[in-house]
Amino acid sequence: MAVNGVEFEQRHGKSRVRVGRVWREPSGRHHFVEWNVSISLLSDCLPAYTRADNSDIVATDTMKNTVYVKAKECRQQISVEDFAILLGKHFTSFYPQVSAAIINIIEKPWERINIDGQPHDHGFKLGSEKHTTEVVVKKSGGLQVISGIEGLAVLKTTQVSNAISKTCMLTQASSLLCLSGFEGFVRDKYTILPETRERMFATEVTASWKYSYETLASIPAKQLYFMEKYMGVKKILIETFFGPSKGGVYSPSVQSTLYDMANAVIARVPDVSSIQLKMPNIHFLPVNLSSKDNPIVKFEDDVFLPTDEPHGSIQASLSRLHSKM
Ligand SMILES: O=c1[nH]c(=O)c2[nH]c(=O)[nH]c2[nH]1
Repeated sequence: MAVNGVEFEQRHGKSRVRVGRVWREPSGRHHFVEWNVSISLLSDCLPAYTRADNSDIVATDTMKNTVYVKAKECRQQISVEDFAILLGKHFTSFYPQVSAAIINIIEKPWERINIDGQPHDHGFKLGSEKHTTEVVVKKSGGLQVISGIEGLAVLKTTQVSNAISKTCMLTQASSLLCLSGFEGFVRDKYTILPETRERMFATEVTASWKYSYETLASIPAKQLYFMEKYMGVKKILIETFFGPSKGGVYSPSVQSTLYDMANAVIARVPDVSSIQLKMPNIHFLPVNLSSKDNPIVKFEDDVFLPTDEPHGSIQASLSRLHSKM
């Protein structure tokens, strides 16, 4: 909007509101979530900026309190996406001046603990990757739901067996039989990286995918629907990365594996309209140690120097054609 001859945009909200919620079943089984909620409201409160008039401001402290009230009101376990939708619906319907709410939530990976192979009734341990969501709710009932995974660290050692290794050397279609490599890239006067058909493949996947639902009315009513979807997408990403437990799957590059992972989600989850993957190439460097006349450690695809930086950064997104992005 133009204000006094300049373009003006604003939003305000509360970030990092932390809440834990437990649900107790009569059977004695408990469910627990821990969320870190950020709220951003698009609202008609121009006078607060231009005339020091706060009469239309929803206080960010009130937004924080609302998170706890709404968590309390959820009598049944709810997915992080549905909680974000519920908050968005509240802010856009309760306050006339609020036209849209953007809710971001990160769920901490508390996982039920197993004791002697049995799931514990009320014991949890912290896992690794986090479940994230970003939901936009408009006063009109318009909606956008994005789910994601942060910090899914995966690695395959991709050591090929002797038999396969031999075939790799001998046949034209060799790369199909090896497990991870990187060959055929641009070589110029700055290049020293050797071509390889056998290397470590380590990455930390950040994924976010958008659902095709565009209105509040079209959201499936099934309890924990988005939780099931999240578990399903994570399974597809992991299985596509690793391949079968015996033999695995060949990776000719991070790019190619990333594409296969994203494509598998689009192919197998009909209500996902687009997906973005970020997969840093976390390098494990070959270790060779030698003095002038004493080779102490000769690298034979066995001893590596793990590194954090620098790392390759590779990302891509895939969207269904004809879906509204
Ligand atoms: O899978 C890879 N993709 C690259 O783009 C790249 N660049 C590089 O140095 N190593 C790799 N590996």
